[in-house]
Amino acid sequence: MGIGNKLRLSSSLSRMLHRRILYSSARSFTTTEGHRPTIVHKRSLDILHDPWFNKGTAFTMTERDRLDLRGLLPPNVMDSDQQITRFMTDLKRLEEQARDGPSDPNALAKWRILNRLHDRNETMYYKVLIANIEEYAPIVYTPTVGLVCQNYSGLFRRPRGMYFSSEDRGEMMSMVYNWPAEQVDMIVVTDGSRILGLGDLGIHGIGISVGKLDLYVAAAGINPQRVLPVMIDVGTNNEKLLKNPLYLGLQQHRLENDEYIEVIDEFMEAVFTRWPHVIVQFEDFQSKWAFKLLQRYRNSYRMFNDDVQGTAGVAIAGLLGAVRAQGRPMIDFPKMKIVVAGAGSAGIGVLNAARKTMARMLGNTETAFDSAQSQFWVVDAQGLITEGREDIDPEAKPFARKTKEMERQGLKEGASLVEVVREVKPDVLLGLSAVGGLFSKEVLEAMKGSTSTRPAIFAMSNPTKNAECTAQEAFSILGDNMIFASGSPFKNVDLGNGNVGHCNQGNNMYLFPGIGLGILLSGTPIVSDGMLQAAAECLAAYMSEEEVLKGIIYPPISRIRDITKRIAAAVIKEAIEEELACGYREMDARELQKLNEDGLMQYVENNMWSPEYPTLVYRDD
Ligand SMILES: NC(=O)C1=CN([C@@H]2O[C@H](COP(=O)(O)OP(=O)(O)OC[C@H]3O[C@@H](n4cnc5c(N)ncnc54)[C@H](O)[C@@H]3O)[C@@H](O)[C@H]2O)C=CC1
Ligand SMILES: CC(=O)C(=O)O
Ligand SMILES: [Mg+2]
Repeated sequence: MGIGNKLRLSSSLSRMLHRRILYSSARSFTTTEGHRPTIVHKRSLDILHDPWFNKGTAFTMTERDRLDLRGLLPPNVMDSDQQITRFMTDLKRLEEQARDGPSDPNALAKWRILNRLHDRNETMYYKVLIANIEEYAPIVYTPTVGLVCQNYSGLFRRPRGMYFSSEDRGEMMSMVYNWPAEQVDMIVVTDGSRILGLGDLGIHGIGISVGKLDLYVAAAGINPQRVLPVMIDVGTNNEKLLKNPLYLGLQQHRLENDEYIEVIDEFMEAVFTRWPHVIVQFEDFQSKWAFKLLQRYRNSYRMFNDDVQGTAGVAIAGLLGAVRAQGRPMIDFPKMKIVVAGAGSAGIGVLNAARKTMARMLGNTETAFDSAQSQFWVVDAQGLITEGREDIDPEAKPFARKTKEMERQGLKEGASLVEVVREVKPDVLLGLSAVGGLFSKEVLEAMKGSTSTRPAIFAMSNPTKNAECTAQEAFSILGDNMIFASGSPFKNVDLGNGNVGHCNQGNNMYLFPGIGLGILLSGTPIVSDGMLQAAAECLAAYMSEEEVLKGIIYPPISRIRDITKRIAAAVIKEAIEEELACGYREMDARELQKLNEDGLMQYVENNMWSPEYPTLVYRDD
């Protein structure tokens, strides 16, 4: 049978043969005819996913433009020798122990296996993830995702998501069309400047966008075909990366000031032009930009900052849980004395939200606001923040303690954390400092002086090695009459007296999927404080009296899909009350308003994607 007959027999076989002919002839051309090009009938992701034609990071810029690849690869073009060095470095690394990483020595190997499944079969990947979320959230998310980002130049195989770099200025509006999906619901974007507590990881920070979106799919049922991880590469100030010839990103220092803002503005305009209903979650931007960008965009785009706003809600829910765990009503929250270590995007986000919550409970007057303010003592890298501090960060200024008042308390500007804990005797010690071990033995001993009947330790920094203390350290010093929460998971602690110290995971993963889903399904054009508050209250109310009295202030991760559904419903309800709900698809604003609580829950559930194989039919149009 001739080739012609075969082509008529099967079109897919025909394409395969055609490709094989091109491939083999391309091989002989390179040996006999120098640089004659290979003709390909593919573009964009199709070419990157084709092992015969894919060159990965070796596609030149002109090829990237010709083949609609711009934005689908990290910006640093590499030659094949560099690619092989990168590959071999990674291969050799397998022989090393993952020091300082997650407690599971096989975590990175598990991540690779899951990642390969993700590349091969998304439905199966999410089925595995959802069914085993407790076991694999620590692999696709914190703590392992931190290790993944740190090792990304070796782990990078098939690109996932989009890369916009400062070299793409003026091009982004057209580049967004290189992404194959007609509809995108959720973007998680980072500039890599503060990845978890690991600092500036440059372009390798894309791992965090991928990990957060995995949770959007697994927890919130966002369709995986409609999520888009994004990395905005404006350079890096990480000297190691700047010197590393295998680094995948732009090897230049970070853009600053207007130049930086222009890049982010252009990105926002581009994605909202192509996908006007998309939601953009800002993730792991260094504080100085986190706040500025939030203020810049929050009233004109559907966006929120997870580290500032998501973390705040999770902390509030946990703090209210800590009040209830003392057998007190939530309304006693404004009496809590709280020491916060860390005044960055996360710490300040929590402080603002906690102050607002207290003020509301006290009647929402100006006096209530002032009185709420005096419940916090904030310690950063320079110690206790007081009004005596020179060059005080404007975000931290409202929480600076009055010098005279502090003198009366035996404290002064810059006092150490242990001094503050000793003098204040707080109910809660909350860490968002990114400093592993900051809650030293001395600090935890000082917490023994807490005037609370049940003190609480929130060691919220990520990943595990950056936690302010371990669960074991906290329980061994403070005993079992204590509430413990951490950003990355710890195992419950056997206290040796028949009791178990319960470890809660205080992580914004409990909130952002529900916030995103609620925004999507309500159709609100902006994300209001009221919606975030509703999400936090919903999480706080999720725990039963019996659970909180046992010290369980956050639900197990295995219930995350159920929690997320409720949070989404709470967000939609608030959007309706604020007259911001515009509806989603066939559910218009008026129909939404008719739904009661059960109807809302049903609506949310009906719109959550589940990993089931659809029946596929081929059409050539
Ligand atoms: N559990 C969760 O859901 C979340 C946890 N985080 C974690 O919070 C940490 C901080 O994040 P950002 O606020 O964005 O970082 P950031 O870098 O903006 O802020 C860190 C803050 O800690 C302070 N600090 C540094 N050394 C200190 C010391 N020795 N004592 C007291 N304070 C000290 C710094 O002065 C700064 O105010 C990271 O580890 C991150 O992973 C962030 C968001 C959510
Ligand atoms: C959990 C998270 O968003 C962070 O550590 O930055
Ligand atoms: Mg974050």
